Amino acid sequence: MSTPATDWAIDVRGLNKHFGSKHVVNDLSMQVGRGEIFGFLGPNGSGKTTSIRIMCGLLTPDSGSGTCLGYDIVRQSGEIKRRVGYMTQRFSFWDDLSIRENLDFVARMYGMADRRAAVDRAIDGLGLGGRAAQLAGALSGGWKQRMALAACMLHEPELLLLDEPTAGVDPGARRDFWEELHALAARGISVLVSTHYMDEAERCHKLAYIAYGRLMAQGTAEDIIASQQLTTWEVAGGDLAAVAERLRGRPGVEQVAAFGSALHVTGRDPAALQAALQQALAGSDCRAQPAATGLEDVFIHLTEQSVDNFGPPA
Ligand SMILES: Nc1ncnc2c1ncn2[C@@H]1O[C@H](COP(=O)(O)OP(=O)(O)OP(=O)(O)O)[C@@H](O)[C@H]1O
Repeated sequence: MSTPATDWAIDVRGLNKHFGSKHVVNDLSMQVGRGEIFGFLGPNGSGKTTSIRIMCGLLTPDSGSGTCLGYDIVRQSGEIKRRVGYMTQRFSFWDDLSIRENLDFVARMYGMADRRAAVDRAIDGLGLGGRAAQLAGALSGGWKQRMALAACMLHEPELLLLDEPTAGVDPGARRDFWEELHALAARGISVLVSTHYMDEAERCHKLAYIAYGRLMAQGTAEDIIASQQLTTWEVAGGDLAAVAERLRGRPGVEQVAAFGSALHVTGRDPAALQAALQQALAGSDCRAQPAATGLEDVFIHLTEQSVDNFGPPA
């Protein structure tokens, strides 16, 4: 059976999920285009994993509806599971088996018809050929992630759901992993990937930022930055710790964050922000200059805005 024709890999509306008194997914609507790499960001415990599990039919929402690859997320979870590759946060393998043996084990678990061909394809597709005989336990974190990705690709899914796939992996291996994701997207495979890394967020075609169960922003990085209408100044030189202390709490100053040897000072009211900077910097050696607002500035801002959304326990 072919996949229903739809432009969306994921199209969900008004999803809600409670665990006890916690409203973990709160009226979530989200669309992921076909062949798109869509980044899912937000603080720990904000509901990303739960949302991913609902979207692929592993968990039933309390309310809301939607489709994944054109199939209904509540009624057609079997169809979805056959077409989606899901890499969980805590994937595990047999350390004493080689990459090939591990992949063969996964293929056997899924009852795949032509296991050998599927394993060969996954190994070649992810450049694991030279290491296929290596024991999984001896692999570095980066190669383990790649093996996990190969395991997700065995049944040639149309959509990958990757839950923090590069957590704890060094920058070089993370970069290689992302090259792989872009190569897969170029072949038309859609990717929803959760991450806490800003450099990875910048590599996504689109992003959603979720905090305490609520979607705070969605779109391209540029859209998200523009939507918050923040003004940012960079303060450098002099006693930054003292200046930061003087800035915090002043009218117009919404956040003060250290970025290397400078401070980023951000707010929504440009005039009030400038006045606050003038007062706080008076008599100090620090200099302030306008700076571009970055994704990280926006995410810090969104997280602070969202705290009020945490409902009181029922
Ligand atoms: N099966 C469950 N039963 C009860 N509470 C749960 C369950 N699964 C998740 N939660 C709670 O729901 C909230 C959201 O968790 P979730 O794992 O979806 O967040 P997350 O954004 O993926 O977090 P992280 O970035 O830390 O992985 C957390 O408070 C978590 O403790």
